[in-house]
Amino acid sequence: MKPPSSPIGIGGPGGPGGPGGPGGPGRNIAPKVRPKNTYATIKRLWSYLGRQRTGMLLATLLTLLGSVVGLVGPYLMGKAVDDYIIPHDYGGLVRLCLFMLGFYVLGNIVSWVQSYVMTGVSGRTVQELRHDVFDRYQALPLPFFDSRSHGELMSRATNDIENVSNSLNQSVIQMLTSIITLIGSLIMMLRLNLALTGVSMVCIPLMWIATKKIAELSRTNFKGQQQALGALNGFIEETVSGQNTVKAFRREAAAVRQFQAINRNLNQAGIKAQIVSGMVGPVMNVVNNLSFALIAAVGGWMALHDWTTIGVIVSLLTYSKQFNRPINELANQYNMVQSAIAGAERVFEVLDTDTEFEEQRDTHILDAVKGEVVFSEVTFGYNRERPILKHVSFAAKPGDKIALVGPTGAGKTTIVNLLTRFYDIDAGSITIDGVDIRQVDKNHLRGKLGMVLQDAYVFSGSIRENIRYGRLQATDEEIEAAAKLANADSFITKLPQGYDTLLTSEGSNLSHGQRQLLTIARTILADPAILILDEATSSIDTRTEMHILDAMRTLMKGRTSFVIAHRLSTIQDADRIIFIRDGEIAEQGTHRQLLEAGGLYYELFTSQFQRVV
Ligand SMILES: Nc1ncnc2c1ncn2[C@@H]1O[C@H](COP(=O)(O)OP(=O)(O)OP(=O)(O)O)[C@@H](O)[C@H]1O
Repeated sequence: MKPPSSPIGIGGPGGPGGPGGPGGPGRNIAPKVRPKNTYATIKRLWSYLGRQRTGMLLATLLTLLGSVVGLVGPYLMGKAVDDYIIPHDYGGLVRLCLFMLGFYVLGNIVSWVQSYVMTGVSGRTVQELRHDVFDRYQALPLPFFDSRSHGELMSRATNDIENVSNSLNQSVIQMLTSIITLIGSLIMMLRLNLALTGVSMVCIPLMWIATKKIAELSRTNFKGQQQALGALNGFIEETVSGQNTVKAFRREAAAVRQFQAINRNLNQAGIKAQIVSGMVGPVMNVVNNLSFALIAAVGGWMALHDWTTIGVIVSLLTYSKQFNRPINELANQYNMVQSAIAGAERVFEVLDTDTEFEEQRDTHILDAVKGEVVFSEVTFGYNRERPILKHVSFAAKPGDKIALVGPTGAGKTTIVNLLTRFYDIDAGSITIDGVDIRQVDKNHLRGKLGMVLQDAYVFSGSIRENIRYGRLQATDEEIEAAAKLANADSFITKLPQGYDTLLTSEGSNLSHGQRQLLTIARTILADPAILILDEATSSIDTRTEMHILDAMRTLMKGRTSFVIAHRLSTIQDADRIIFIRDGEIAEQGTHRQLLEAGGLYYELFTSQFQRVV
């Protein structure tokens, strides 16, 4: 059986995953990707921001105030020239300067408060977004995880959201400020001098075209950068979790080489994105200076003809800078927003994928489960074109022990994957107590099933918490009773902190056998009606193995059990042994019947028996 791809709340620790890897078939759940639509993405992001109405309103008001303060400055400057400098009124000039100073201080205080408010708004927004993504990860079916690297999924929940956060934090208010300043400056300029305002507008089409072109290019590059980052995270995650294998096969150097290539890729993608987005500033500067020079030249010529005053030119030059700066900033912000949109698109892609629990038809609830399980004519393939199970039929009476045997890759794990509805069948039916499981709510169904997997998964937390995972309401006494039944109590009580011993998520401070005993205790606590057991094949010492087998026997008492058996010595008492080969039932019967038949089971049994002898 394969290790679980991700923990899913069933009696046992998680569900069996399987191979797949990037580009895997991901059959039932091709992510429903909406067509890329920037407007729709912004609207959706905006709807998240909209949940923080009070904060947004306050930030907007403060922005308005800050921008107005900024707009008055240049007007006062022109006044200083015309009313005080040219007429040599130094007393008036000092008073005006002090007034201007107060005004600028006020402006800065307002902008500080505004950024404080906005940080809170964007922080809470991103927190909600992160929550939604994690929530969705819990609800997505296994095929979704089959086709993506875990690092890449982590990247979406962290880096991409971080990107959105940064942009929200800086861009939203900045853009608002820019728009207000833009409109305000234009009004002030028009009031001061119509002709000179016209001159300052000459360069705007140039700015518009340059901004648009650069933004388009940088958006593609930002997306490339985020994809490269996802790939890098995926590789790190894989290499760190597979360190044993990397070391055992002395692949450290190869891993480093491969990492270098991915790292280089990310670096190049990052440089490309930065170079393109960095072009905005210099291009805008050139255009800005051009417009500045034009106003100075035309304004100077007009002043010589007494058509305007020096003060008006000073004000207009400052306003034109103020007018161009927001255009410039809007261009920069637009770039940032592109990066946020690229991140948001990747996040929304996850949020738009159908979960396991969206279908309305599977609402049936199983009452007290007796445990009659019937597979009839079940056909299934992870990829529809390549069926793995073909017309599989068998029945288990309540309390039966069913052993699934057969060569590796035959489809044993797939059978239990279908029973748990990690995947849904293509044809035929599976019933529990006569009810088709496709009509049963998945969560409810999994609550009736318990799994003990070969790859016993433990979470970071205490031993007690790990056992309680089987039933969250269980008392400490119930936990200890379950541990006793699972033969785990004796090793737990020998640990210095006993049940409070902290485990790491990989459970590396426990032996494999001990971890397995813990998961058995967890499943005993969950008290499922139907059991799925994957027998350990790894070399657990004989004493621990005896403990495990004994605990499993306790667990199976009175429950319908499916045992994926690797060593035939442990399943001779099974009510039925099903031999799977190439996704079909090759033989089924009791141990005695199959030995008498002298077929595949007989061959496998004698070969194992001879090896033992
Ligand atoms: N998630 C998956 N996506 C695509 N193919 C898969 C997936 N899981 C299993 N398979 C394929 O399905 C086939 C049956 O696999 P399965 O895990 O059921 O075999 P098994 O009998 O349990 O083998 P083993 O004894 O080695 O655990 C194999 O060919 C395998 O490659």
